[in-house]
Amino acid sequence: MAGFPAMKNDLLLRAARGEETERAPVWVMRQAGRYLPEFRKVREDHEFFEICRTPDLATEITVQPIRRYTGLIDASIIFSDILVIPQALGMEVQMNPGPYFPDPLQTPEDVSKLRKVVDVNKELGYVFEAITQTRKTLNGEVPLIGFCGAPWTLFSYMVEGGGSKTLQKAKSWLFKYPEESKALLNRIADTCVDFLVGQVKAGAQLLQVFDSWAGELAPHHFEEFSFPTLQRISAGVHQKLDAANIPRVPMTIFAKGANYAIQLLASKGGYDVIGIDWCIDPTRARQLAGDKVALQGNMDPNLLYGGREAIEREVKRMCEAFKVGGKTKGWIANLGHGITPGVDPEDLKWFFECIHKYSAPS
Ligand SMILES: Cc1c2[nH]c(c1CCC(=O)O)Cc1[nH]c(c(CCC(=O)O)c1C)Cc1[nH]c(c(CCC(=O)O)c1C)Cc1[nH]c(c(C)c1CCC(=O)O)C2
Repeated sequence: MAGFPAMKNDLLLRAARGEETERAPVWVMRQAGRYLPEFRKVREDHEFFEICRTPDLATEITVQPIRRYTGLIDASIIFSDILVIPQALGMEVQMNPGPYFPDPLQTPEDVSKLRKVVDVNKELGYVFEAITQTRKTLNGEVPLIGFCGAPWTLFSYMVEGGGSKTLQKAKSWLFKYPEESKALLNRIADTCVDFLVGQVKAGAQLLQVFDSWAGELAPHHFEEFSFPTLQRISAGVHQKLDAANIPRVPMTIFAKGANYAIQLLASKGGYDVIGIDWCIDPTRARQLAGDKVALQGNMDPNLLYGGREAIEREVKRMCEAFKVGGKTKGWIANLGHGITPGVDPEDLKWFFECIHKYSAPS
């Protein structure tokens, strides 16, 4: 988009379009987070959502890993949270230390407490400001990723009132009130569309949708309740960008645990990149996904606790497994889920170095 510094590194965008690259671009989910001492320092003085809502702080935290790993990391992701959408819908969300909703949705009648129409510029304009400011601060070093939570995952938090091991309440809704559940899922999806389009207008260069709880659903329930909303999001974003004459950006779907749905997502989801977790072999994921989409992933995040030797060995293996005919093509290297707070930042550096080494043509 006009007005931003020229890109010096577009590996991520080329890989997302399925192209062959000189090596795999690499970034990690939750890369701006508690494993970094510079992040913990900022957190000492500021609440989590305060950081999200303050463009200066969100920008600072977003660029921390880019500064620390200059030349090794190929993408930034805006510092925010998937739970800003429930907030925009009118729900209170606290982080203490995990997500907590003091007043969750207990029955379909409670849906009437939510905002009917969400003006994303009014409710989430702070994210757009943070994106524009970050894009300028990055100065073209790496592309900036925007994101949102998927409707099923957000619905789960809104009904459960926080994290849950069983998702008993959220699933009770699906089975007891299927029509009301679908109506709410669609409402969330419509807000996701406006939110993602706003992020592109603000400067986001790739969009990722996180369906972190997809793996909790039986495949046919994913097809019934989650998948249609994921299609609604990709189609809605494309349609609105086209209508506004704004170039499309690549879109990634990360449906954690839903490796059963790779074929469906690749053939009918409307996304350019499928994120996969570590519970599927990359070769198998390629077979299922075909050659129309790129893949992102998929190292077990706990590998980063395994020491240098294990990291090198496993990265080498992963790089080989993702190659297509001996070439690195249509692959964005990443973990299979977010990095965790206890990782030594130097071990993550080694992970990046190994990706550089082993994903280059041999
Ligand atoms: C499910 C989910 C959430 N948030 C998110 C997801 C989807 C990805 C996933 O499955 O992990 C997405 C998310 N959350 C955060 C980002 C920032 C960008 C990035 O660096 O990836 C992103 C992309 C920051 C965050 N979001 C949160 C933190 C830690 C909070 C802190 O600083 O105290 C960060 C850095 C808090 C958060 N936010 C959420 C939970 C469950 C928690 C608590 C658990 C935890 O602490 O890891 C909801």
